[in-house]
Amino acid sequence: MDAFVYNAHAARVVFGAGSLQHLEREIGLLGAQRALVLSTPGQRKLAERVAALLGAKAAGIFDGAVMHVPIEAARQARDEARRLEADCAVAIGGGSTVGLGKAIALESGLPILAIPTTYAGSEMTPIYGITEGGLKKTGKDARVLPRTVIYDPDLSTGLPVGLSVTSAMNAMAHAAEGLYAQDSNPIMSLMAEEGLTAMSRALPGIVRRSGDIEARSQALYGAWLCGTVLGNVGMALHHKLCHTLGGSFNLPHAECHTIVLPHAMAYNAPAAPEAMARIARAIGTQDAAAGLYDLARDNGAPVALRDLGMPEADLDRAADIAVSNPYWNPRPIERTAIRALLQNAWAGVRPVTNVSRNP
Ligand SMILES: NC(=O)C1=CN([C@@H]2O[C@H](COP(=O)(O)OP(=O)(O)OC[C@H]3O[C@@H](n4cnc5c(N)ncnc54)[C@H](OP(=O)(O)O)[C@@H]3O)[C@@H](O)[C@H]2O)C=CC1
Ligand SMILES: O=C(O)/C=C\C(=O)CC(=O)O
Repeated sequence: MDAFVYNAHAARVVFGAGSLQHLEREIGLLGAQRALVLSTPGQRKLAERVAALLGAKAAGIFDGAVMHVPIEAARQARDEARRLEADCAVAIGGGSTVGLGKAIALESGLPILAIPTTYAGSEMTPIYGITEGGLKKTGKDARVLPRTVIYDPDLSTGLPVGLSVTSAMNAMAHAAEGLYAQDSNPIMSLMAEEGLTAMSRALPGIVRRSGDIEARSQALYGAWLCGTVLGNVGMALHHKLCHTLGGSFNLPHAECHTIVLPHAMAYNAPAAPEAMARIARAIGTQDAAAGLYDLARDNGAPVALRDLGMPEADLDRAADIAVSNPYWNPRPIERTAIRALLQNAWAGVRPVTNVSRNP
């Protein structure tokens, strides 16, 4: 076994259908008296439900969370937290809302209690992202890691099926890249495999019936594991490509992850055969790249960047950006091969590698 460093991030997890009922207890355990509840405008009703559960411990609601945390939204939320003398932020929603909580915590150190309703996994990471002047900057800071996470599958039954599938693929991307991370360790690899399995099993159930609580529970469990992997080990080419497509071409986050993941795996397969075998085993397929593509397609997700409205003419510029300041990657980053990868992802070609055969 190779030597490794394992650095556990402490977060309290309360998991299970109906676990939102424990919110008041959990706020009490954080020692908070005045919680600012955060949401997007679309999830305002959920935020009101949370505030009602908190009663006198709800200082107010800020429903201005926006994808990729624009600095203006972060400033407004920070001002509101100060004005209301909040001593805690409760973020209910997806990665955008948790990200807003992180922007507050980064400045003030306020503890975050996160109640995720998508599978993006931000609640399990010390990673923050803030967008200013059209550029998204990310960083790591222990202050932004939520102290408590309530995973209540009842709250994700309203997540539209299409978004559920792409959000799950976003989570699976964290686990897949975690399996070949430079700083991987056996514990994170176990979590990654288990997260991939949970997600691949959950998706058909959610697609069959959005309100299937067992499938929703499996998916949230998968999101927890995959998010933990993201928070603990480094990401590589796939995340760089998605940050390029989202940041510079304004393509939607989870859909980008869904479309690019099989192609990034095909690119890295020759350099990371063991990781590919583990991915293939976890999702019950013979070939990691093709299996991830099939999982997305068979559950109704988009598989071509052109279907997101990306012009083919932008592929050259995307390749240029993706190869500049690359993240560490198991296979060297070659511009010609990255351009070909993007072409395949744009057209929606099904990748087959034949190097990740599941033994
Ligand atoms: N820092 C980190 O570690 C990570 C950060 N991220 C960041 O998080 C963002 C992506 O997260 P993601 O969760 O995909 O995006 P959002 O939080 O924007 O949510 C995606 C979509 O899901 C909808 N939604 C969320 N909850 C519900 C619900 N209960 N019922 C119905 N619809 C719901 C939202 O609708 P509505 O808009 O109406 O709320 C929105 O349309 C990106 O900015 C990404 O960079 C992602 C992963 C990790
Ligand atoms: O961009 C961020 O906010 C930080 C990380 C991620 O978004 C991870 C991802 O690409 O899903």
